[in-house]
Amino acid sequence: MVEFQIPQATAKRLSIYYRYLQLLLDSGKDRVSSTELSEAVKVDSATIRRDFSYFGALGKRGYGYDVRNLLEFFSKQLNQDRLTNVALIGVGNLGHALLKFNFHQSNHVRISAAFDVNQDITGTIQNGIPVYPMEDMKEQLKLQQIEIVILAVPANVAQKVTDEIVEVGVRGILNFTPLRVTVPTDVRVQNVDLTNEMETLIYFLDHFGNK
Ligand SMILES: NC(=O)c1ccc[n+]([C@@H]2O[C@H](COP(=O)([O-])OP(=O)(O)OC[C@H]3O[C@@H](n4cnc5c(N)ncnc54)[C@H](O)[C@@H]3O)[C@@H](O)[C@H]2O)c1
Repeated sequence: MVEFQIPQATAKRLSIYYRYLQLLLDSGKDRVSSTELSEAVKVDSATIRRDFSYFGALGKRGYGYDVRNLLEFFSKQLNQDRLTNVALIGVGNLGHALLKFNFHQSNHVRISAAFDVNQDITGTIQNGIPVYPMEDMKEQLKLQQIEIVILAVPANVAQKVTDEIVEVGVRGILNFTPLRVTVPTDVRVQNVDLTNEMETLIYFLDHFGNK
């Protein structure tokens, strides 16, 4: 495993590379050039080469990259050799969509428990996933050894819920709420903000056409 820290943008691209390489392997291809990879994943080849260089020289000039080797390597980087159970907190509009989605493109991540305060939904099973009341949250997270939580609660309770999950040892939060939650330094928060993404898209279209 690589012990140094790679840039966040590179880390984000790893799973894009991984998914495409998996497709190549499934279709029987055993080698790929950075140009081919670049066209398929829409990342320029210089960036791909730079990304790969963080992990040492993985390709050979004139040969390209060995798909199986790359996959094996990225699989380790992405911890694809084990299943990561995550929990969802907040089973409202967004939460339901996330339960339905449940990372179906990945065999290595799945939502195994969901939590809510709404008694209409607690005690039910949604898309195969049990929805527990918040009173059971700490016990279930510990029992299921869940270290990653998806936060889809209203913004006004996001910090309170965050404090509670951090207390039971959650180390990663995928935060869909608009609140930038405060966490201890050893907890990582990844914010997902569709409004921001859309505004960025509009900004680029307005200012640069499409470039
Ligand atoms: N990041 C994005 O792109 C994006 C997109 C849509 C919504 N959101 C945000 O996601 C969050 C959820 O949105 P929604 O439309 O699903 O809202 P919603 O009101 O439909 O769902 C919220 C759910 O959280 C539950 N809840 C309330 N207080 C709770 C608590 N203390 N503990 C546990 N559960 C609790 C509610 O019972 C409800 O089921 C909001 O913060 C919203 O702003 C983000």
